[in-house]
Amino acid sequence: MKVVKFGGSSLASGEQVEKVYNIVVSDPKRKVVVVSAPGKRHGDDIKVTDLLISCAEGYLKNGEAPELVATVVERYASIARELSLSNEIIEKIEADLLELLAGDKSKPERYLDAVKASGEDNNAKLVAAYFNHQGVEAHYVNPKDAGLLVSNEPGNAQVLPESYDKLYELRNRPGIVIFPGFFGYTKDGEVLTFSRSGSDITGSILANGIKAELYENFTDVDAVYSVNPTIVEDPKEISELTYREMRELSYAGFSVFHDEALIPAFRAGIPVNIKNTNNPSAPGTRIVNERDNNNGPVVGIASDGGFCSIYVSKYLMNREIGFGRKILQILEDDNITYEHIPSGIDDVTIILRQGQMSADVEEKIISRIKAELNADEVIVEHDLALIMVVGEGMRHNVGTTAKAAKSLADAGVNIEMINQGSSEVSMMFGVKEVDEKRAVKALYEEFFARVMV
Ligand SMILES: Nc1ncnc2c1ncn2[C@@H]1O[C@H](COP(=O)(O)OP(=O)(O)O)[C@@H](O)[C@H]1O
Ligand SMILES: N[C@@H](CC(=O)OP(=O)(O)O)C(=O)O
Repeated sequence: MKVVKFGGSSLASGEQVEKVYNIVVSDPKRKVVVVSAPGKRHGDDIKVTDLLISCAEGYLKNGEAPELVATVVERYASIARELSLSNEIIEKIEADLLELLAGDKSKPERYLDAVKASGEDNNAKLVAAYFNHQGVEAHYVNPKDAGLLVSNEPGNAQVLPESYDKLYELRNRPGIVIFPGFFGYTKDGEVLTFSRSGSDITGSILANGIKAELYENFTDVDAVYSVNPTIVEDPKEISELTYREMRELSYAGFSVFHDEALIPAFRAGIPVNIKNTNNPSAPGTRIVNERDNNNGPVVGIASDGGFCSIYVSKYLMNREIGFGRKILQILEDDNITYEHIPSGIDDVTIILRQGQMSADVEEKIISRIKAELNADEVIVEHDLALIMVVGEGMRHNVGTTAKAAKSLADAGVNIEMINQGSSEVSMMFGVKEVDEKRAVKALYEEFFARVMV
């Protein structure tokens, strides 16, 4: 049995839903189909999830958002028209959405999650209706009914391990299971979503739950490329990646697959195949436990902006017991997570996502580090980008760091910091955000373009 997930771009229009149908029925092993909400039909379109967020915000602020509601309903209606489905299902979607929007707003974060989740929920109902219309037995299955339980973290929920045994029973459902991605239910029965792009996570959870032989993730590109295709034109496709490589790359900016989506599949040893809905015969990228390391040390280069660093120096820091713990406690007190901590004898740098720290919080943290740790110097640097060079082969190759550093120097990019992951599968370079694209292009040129000629 296989679990197949289709992203928002694969379900953005009636034409796309038809492709999804053809892909699913072409392989009888495709038992569980996870769907996202309708995504972008073209570059400047708006995803249904984003429209729903605006709807919820409108209701929270003004008690209504009639134009936005109409736009959401029209997205489903246009798909239904293209597929010659009756208007009954659209009337039901509209009535349910209006009821949801009029619901309890006393906990805005939870209200927002319930509204966001309706994007996938209604799309799963619509897709199931189309399969039935085509004469194929398919059933919409609600995550509560299937036993998909999540932690109590609005907008950032995680699956509860006890879900898996119950999810196994999905194997015995009749026909094809059409399952909405992106959300689950708390033990109290509330709808909460995963983080954005979280339908990938649902697919992986279900693959683990039903012990699928394969988790196919259909999107709008032929493969995972060795670098973001919006930065480098026509980059090299990756045919095979390890779970670890993909997780590092996803977390560092390869938005094609959610970084948290690898864990459930990895734990059950289920391979993941990323494929293109618009070109399903292309082999795509396989994510597996082990691969042959015969393609050079580096498999991919990812990047992401929006980071800052807190540099702390203090003479004889190395002798002070508990220094690191105390700094991290100060961050923890403000609920701040960090990404990396490169350190030296007398100094340490903490790299974090700058969006988590308002100007007030930043000021408070700096003065606490100065006062409570008696630091000689505390400097915060903003607008950094992190570039992650990833490859299992780096462990066995000498000189990869030197090559990377030289290519950045040749491109005139100043390296703010370097951190080699302790797993030796990744190497991180911190650069100024303005240099991000130039740096990625230089590294791509060094590790891919040159070896290909
Ligand atoms: N390294 C990469 N390889 C492939 N696609 C990438 C990469 N980095 C970023 N992307 C982007 O990810 C997009 C697919 O992800 P997403 O928009 O979330 O799709 P979906 O709608 O299927 O969930 C691609 O269109 C591409 O622009
Ligand atoms: N629709 C949700 C969840 C999701 O996974 O979407 P997509 O498959 O289009 O990335 C979002 O936009 O976050």
